[in-house]
Amino acid sequence: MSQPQEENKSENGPTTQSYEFRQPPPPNPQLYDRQISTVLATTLTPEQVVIYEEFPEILTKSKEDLEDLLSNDVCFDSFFESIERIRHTLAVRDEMRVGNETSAKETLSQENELNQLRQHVQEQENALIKLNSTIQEKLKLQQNALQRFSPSVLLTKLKSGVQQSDELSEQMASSFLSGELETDQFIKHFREIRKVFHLRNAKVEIVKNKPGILDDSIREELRKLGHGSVTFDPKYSRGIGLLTLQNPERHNALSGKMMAELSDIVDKLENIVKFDTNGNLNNVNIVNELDKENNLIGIIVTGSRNTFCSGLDLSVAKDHILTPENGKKMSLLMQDTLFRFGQLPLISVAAVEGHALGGGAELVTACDFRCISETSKIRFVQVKMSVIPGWGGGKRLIDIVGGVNALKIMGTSDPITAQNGLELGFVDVIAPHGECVNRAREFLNRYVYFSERDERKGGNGNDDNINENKKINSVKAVRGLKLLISRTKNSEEYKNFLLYEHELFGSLWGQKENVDAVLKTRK
Ligand SMILES: CC[C@@H](C(=O)O)C(=O)SCCNC(=O)CCNC(=O)[C@H](O)C(C)(C)COP(=O)(O)OP(=O)(O)OC[C@H]1O[C@@H](n2cnc3c(N)ncnc32)[C@H](O)[C@@H]1OP(=O)(O)O
Repeated sequence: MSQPQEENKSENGPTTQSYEFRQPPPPNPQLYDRQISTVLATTLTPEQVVIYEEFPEILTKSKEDLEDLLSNDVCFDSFFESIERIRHTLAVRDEMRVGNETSAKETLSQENELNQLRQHVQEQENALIKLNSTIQEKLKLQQNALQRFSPSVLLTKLKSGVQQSDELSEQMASSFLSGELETDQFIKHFREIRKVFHLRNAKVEIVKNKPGILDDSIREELRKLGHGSVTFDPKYSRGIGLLTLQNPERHNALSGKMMAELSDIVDKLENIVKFDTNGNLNNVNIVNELDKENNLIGIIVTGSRNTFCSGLDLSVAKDHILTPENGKKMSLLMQDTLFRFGQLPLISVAAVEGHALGGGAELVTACDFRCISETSKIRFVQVKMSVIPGWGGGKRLIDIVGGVNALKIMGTSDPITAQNGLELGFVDVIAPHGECVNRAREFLNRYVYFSERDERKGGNGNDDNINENKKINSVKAVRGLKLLISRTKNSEEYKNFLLYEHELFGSLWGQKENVDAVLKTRK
C-alpha cells in the first residue's frame, strides 16, 4: 500500500492530502504475443479473445486446470487473487479504504471545532441583527431630533413664543386694571414681558425675511387660494403612479391650492422609502401604504383634458400673489416641492399634451424624462412677463440643454416643439396626439421590467418585446440608481444656485413691469 503523499503544495500554501494509487499493470505483451498466437490459431469467439487479452494468465492453464477452477471455489479464489491485475486492484481498494477512513477520522476530529465555529458565527449574526435594529432606532431618533430643529419648526415655535408673551402681558394688564396687581409690580413685570415679546417678534421678522427659509404656514396660506386639484393614482400601472394636474377650465393652471396639494403628494412619496441622510441603501425599505401594493419605481406627471399646464393660475395671481412678498412665498414653496420631487427615488416622466407654459414649462423640467405629443408646445414665457423662472426651472433647463440653449429658449420665449426638443436633448419620446401618457408608461416599463428575449435580440424597448419572458426589475436597485443620480443635485452649490434664482425672481415679481404684463395677459 502506498503511503499518503506529502501534502500537496500550491502557490497558496498546503492544500488537502491526496493519495496516489498505483495504475494497473498493462497486459504482458510477450506472454500475450507468444501464447495468443497459438490460441488464435484455433477459432475463438470475440468475447473469448477479450478474456484472454485481459487475463493472459488463463492461457497458461491446461484444460484440466481450468475445469478445476470452475468446479472448486477455493481453487478459483486462490487463482483469482494470484492474478497480478486483481492483486493490484485489491491493493488499490484497501488503500482507498484506509484513505477514506483517515479523512473521515480527520473530519470527525474537527466536528467539535466546526460546531463551535458555527455557534460563534450564529452568535455574531444575532448580535449584528440587534446592532442593526439599534442603529435604525437611533437613526429615527436622530431624524426626529433634527426635525425639531428644522428652520420651519423653529420659526413656528418662535411664533408661538411671541403669542404666549403677548397673551401673558395682556393677562397682566387686566390683572392690574382689576386691582389684583400693585402698580410697581405691574410696571416691573409688564416691562419685562413686553421686552421678551418684542425681542421674539424681531427674531421672527429676521428669520422670516431670511432668503430660503420655508415656513410651513406658507403652504397653508397658499392652500386657501383658488380651485382645482392635484391627484395621484399610485396604481396606475405596475410600478408606476400617475400624478394629474386638474384645473381643466384654465388649462390646468396651478392655483395656490394645487401647489399645496402637489407638496402634500411629494411629502407622501418621500415616505415610500426610508433612507438615512447619507442615502444609505441598506435602509431602502418599502414602508408606505401608497406603495405597499405597487412597489413604485416610476411616476408620470400629466394634465387633465389633453393639455399639460398653463403655469401659475393668473386669476389667483391677480387677486392674491402679485406682490414681491407673496411671489417670494410662492417661489419658496414651488422650489422646495419640485426640488424634493426630483430627489425622490422614482423615475419621473412628464407626459406633455397641448400646452406647457411659464410655470408649466418649469414643471416639465422637474421630471427626469419628457414625452411630448407631436403638436404640443412648451414655452418659457417668463421674460415676456418681465420676470424670470421662479420655481427652479431656470437652473433645471440649463442642466438639461446647456447654458447657451437655455438662454435662447428663455430669452426668446420661442416654443420647444417635439422636433426641436428632440434635437436639443430636451425631449425623450414623441407621441401621437392623445397618446403621451400611454407612451410614457411604455417608456417607464423599460425600468419596471427587463426581458430576456429583448436582451438577446438587442431590443428597442417596445412593449411587444417586453411582453415575452418579462421579468420584474429589482425595485431597490432601480430606486438606488435614481438616488445616486439625484444625489448630484443635492449639493450646497446647487441649492445656492436655486436661492439665487429665487432672489432674482423675487426682485422682479410684483414690480410695475411684471404687474402690467400679468394684468395684460389674456385671461
Ligand atoms: C411664476 C409663475 C409664472 C412663470 O413661471 O412664468 C407663470 O406661470 S405666469 C403664467 C404663464 N402662463 C400664461 O401666460 C398662459 C396664458 N394663457 C394662454 O396663453 C392661453 O390661455 C393658452 C394656455 C395658450 C390656451 O389658449 P386657448 O386654447 O386659446 O384657450 P384660452 O386662452 O381661451 O384659455 C381657456 C381658458 O383658460 C384660461 N387660462 C389659460 N391659462 C390660464 C392661466 N395661466 N391662469 C388662469 N387662467 C388661464 C383662459 O383665461 C380661458 O379662460 P376663460 O376666458 O374664462 O374661458
